[in-house]
Amino acid sequence: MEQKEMDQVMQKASVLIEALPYIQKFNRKIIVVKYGGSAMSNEELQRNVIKDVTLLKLVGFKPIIVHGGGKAISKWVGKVGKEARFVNGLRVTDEETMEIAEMVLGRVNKNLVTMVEELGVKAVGISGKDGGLLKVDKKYADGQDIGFVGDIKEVDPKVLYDLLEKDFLPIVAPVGLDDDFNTYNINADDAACAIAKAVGADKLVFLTDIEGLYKDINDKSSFISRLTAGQAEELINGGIIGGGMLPKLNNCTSAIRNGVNRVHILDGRVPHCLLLEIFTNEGVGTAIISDDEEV
Ligand SMILES: Nc1ncnc2c1ncn2[C@@H]1O[C@H](COP(=O)(O)OP(=O)(O)O)[C@@H](O)[C@H]1O
Ligand SMILES: CC(=O)N[C@@H](CCC(=O)OP(=O)(O)O)C(=O)O
Repeated sequence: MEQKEMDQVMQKASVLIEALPYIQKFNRKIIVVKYGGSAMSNEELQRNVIKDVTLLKLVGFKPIIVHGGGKAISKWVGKVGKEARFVNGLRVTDEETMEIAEMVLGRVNKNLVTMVEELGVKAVGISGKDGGLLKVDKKYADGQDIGFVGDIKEVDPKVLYDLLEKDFLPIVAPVGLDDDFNTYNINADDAACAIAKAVGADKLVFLTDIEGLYKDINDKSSFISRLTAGQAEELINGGIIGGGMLPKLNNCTSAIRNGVNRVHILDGRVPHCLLLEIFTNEGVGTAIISDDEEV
């Protein structure tokens, strides 16, 4: 074998060896992956993400995917001549919008299931309605009525435990029911966080369309690779964080305060960012850690 080929083989072997302690550490551990609509822009991107999650499953982790689809919902809302409206990052959801959102999320869900199945792993796509997974109350945004938007009040994780026990990969769409069995639209970050807390996930990973958290989004040098839940709260209270990052960061701190060991915000557009974060020493993106850990 030539030296160049030998080096390549050694490089491949060292990647696998570096992964070994992480494979051991997370064996049988639950990892909730929130896959945001912003990082679903094309099929190749989706296939890469699905490959990573499937690999996690095959090496012994227990991943659960909670997906969004905000961009696709807005596209279809536009097609019926409506304008998509948001208050504090939450979609104003009238009856017709709810109908569209449930249909679109159902399609996104089954597309992801198909991609996992194509890789030879058994996936089951559900929404928060199935098995009573997500029970909601109506949510208001700053006192405003925003329609059928759900505030998760209860999670019954039994259906997820049953699926994991039978070795299925659960894929969850963010739709739930209230006490009167009305259908509600749930922000997918909220759904992922509530599920991660309820199943005692070891990790919660948000795959989005930005490298991670910036102190100042207009200043690339202000990237934050690691911060405690307390520091995240300071940033939130300081009014620096905007857009869809606000509910995400609120959910990150809530997850850490409620028993999830690590929360990561990663750029889902970067191929295999999930594997890099979990299996390499460097890590990528932003990690939110508990207050008693060192930054
Ligand atoms: N301080 C910040 N750091 C990083 N992103 C931010 C910040 N403030 C606002 N954002 C915005 O948050 C967006 C991610 O949230 P969102 O669009 O809801 O993604 P997803 O669909 O993945 O949930 C980023 O694209 C970015 O424009
Ligand atoms: C209430 C609310 O805002 N629901 C979201 C649900 C989908 C979602 O959260 O998708 P992303 O993760 O891609 O943003 C919506 O209708 O857009």
